[in-house]
Amino acid sequence: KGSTWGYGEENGPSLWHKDYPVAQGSRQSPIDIVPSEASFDPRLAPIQLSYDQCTSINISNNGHSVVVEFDDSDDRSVIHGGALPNPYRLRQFHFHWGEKGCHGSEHTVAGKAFVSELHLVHWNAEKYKTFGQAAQEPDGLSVLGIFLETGDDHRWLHKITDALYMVKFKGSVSDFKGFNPKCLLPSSLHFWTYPGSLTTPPLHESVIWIVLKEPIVVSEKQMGKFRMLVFNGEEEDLRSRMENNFRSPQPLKGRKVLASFK
Ligand SMILES: CCc1cc2c(cc1OS(N)(=O)=O)CC[C@@H]1[C@@H]2CC[C@]2(C)[C@@H](O)CC[C@@H]12
Ligand SMILES: [Zn+2]
Repeated sequence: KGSTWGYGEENGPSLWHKDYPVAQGSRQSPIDIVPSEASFDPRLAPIQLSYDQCTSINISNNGHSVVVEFDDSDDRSVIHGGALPNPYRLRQFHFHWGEKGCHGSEHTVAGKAFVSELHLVHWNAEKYKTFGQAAQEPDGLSVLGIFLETGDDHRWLHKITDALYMVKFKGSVSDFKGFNPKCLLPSSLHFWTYPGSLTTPPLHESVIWIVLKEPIVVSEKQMGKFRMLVFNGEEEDLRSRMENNFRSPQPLKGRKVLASFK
């Protein structure tokens, strides 16, 4: 049934515009980042992630991805720098990935896709009262995108992949305390930044995107654990493996991509 959006033939990204016309808007995400066309902006402040007191709460399967949520009742965990006007509060992170051996990132770099993409989601709590409200404002959200490529095991990712069996089905939630996503950062914080949108419905054009140039390395075995998740609820008889939960690059429509590095 087409009523709820998804990533399948009947309800996937090419059909989202029918229920969400902004899908064809002027600042949609993701995009293909072309490094040679990005302009170095020396005024961009370095990205700073103050996550030391961050408080993860739970891990859940929302039927589209696996999400780790944080206590965002104060300014303990914030991102600042880049083109952000003020610090933005960490709310959650989630992933997008493909099927075995294939690509699954949302952003691409000069046409190259990665196996997966991590999104660290932050909101402008200085200006807006709630996350839901911020998500509808042009400067409401900032998402830090980190590419994943395959190689050796990631030494900390197992903390997440070991918890995935507890959230196999849509609607499942499990405690997930004491996880600091700083352990998922690459060594360089060089980034590209541009104005964009949510990459899933309702596709609000409310995200200042910050995409790191350097990917982190995870093993194919670790990626395989994401693919044991399913899109469906436990009670549904149709089992569909959670994979290919990514939107493809959208038209730039005159937007400028800025680079923090030469
Ligand atoms: C930026 C991360 C994010 C936030 C949201 C979605 C999707 C998101 O992932 S993504 N890939 O970063 O764009 C889809 C559901 C959205 C939510 C933002 C807040 C809402 C718009 C709620 O108010 C109602 C539906 C929610
Ligand atoms: Zn995302």
